Amino acid sequence: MDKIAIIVAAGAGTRMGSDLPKQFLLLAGKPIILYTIEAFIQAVPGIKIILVLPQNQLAYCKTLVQNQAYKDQLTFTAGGNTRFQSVSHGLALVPEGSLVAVHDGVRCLITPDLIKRSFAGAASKGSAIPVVPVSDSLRAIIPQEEGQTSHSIDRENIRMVQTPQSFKSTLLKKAFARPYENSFTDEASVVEAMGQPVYLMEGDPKNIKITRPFDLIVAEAVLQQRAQV
Ligand SMILES: Nc1ccn([C@@H]2O[C@H](COP(=O)(O)OP(=O)(O)OP(=O)(O)O)[C@@H](O)[C@H]2O)c(=O)n1
Ligand SMILES: C[C@](O)(CO)[C@H](O)COP(=O)(O)O
Repeated sequence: MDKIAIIVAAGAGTRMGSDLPKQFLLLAGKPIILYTIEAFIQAVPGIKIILVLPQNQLAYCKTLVQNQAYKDQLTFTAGGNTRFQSVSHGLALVPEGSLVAVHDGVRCLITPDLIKRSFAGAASKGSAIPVVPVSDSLRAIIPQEEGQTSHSIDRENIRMVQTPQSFKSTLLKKAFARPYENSFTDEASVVEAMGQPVYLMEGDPKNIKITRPFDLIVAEAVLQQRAQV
């Protein structure tokens, strides 16, 4: 089965608060989105990548990759107002009968190893969703008429969900034919909404999503550590 990646990078980056969308900010001198693209290029020789970008950044992103040897492996399309819409736009370009990995453009510390395991999981199980355990204690908040109460939650059975989330394309296309619901935070939630269970696999604690300025500091430190190995 052909392997295709949809890298969604059409968000506004509100929580980062930078003028330039966070997917284009520099990490150790290189735009975040290039780290993400290059991990997929390294993981799967010849992979086709669909890059979903803000309409007004398409031209800029093309200039970032114009001198890269892999530029012909990239297809560009504009995103939508929600992550669900952005994935839908990418999925429209995915051929039937392929394996598709959907990845956040801002999870730039993704490793080729995780990408390969993700495609392998989807090939054998139909889906592969990387998860990691929770380190902190957890509490559920119960709103009251006045104020709130809370109670602790057993973290043993809780996992944090990452990307890439990989699927057989027939399954993911069928799931994304559904109308949008607010509970759709990722591909797994969309697939589950049509009654199809998803297969979990081990993620990578370093595969963080660059969301706020602090995450840039962490990512720089991880890159420095990798450069020393
Ligand atoms: N309409 C959207 C929203 C998000 N994304 C992408 O989905 C990934 C995860 O989203 P998030 O980190 O929340 O990015 P933003 O939506 O950009 O951030 P914020 O919520 O702070 O505005 C990012 O790579 C982002 O670019 C997208 O392609 N299209
Ligand atoms: C897809 C995701 O990265 C999985 O953890 C996450 O749900 C994206 O959430 P966001 O609110 O769009 O950042």
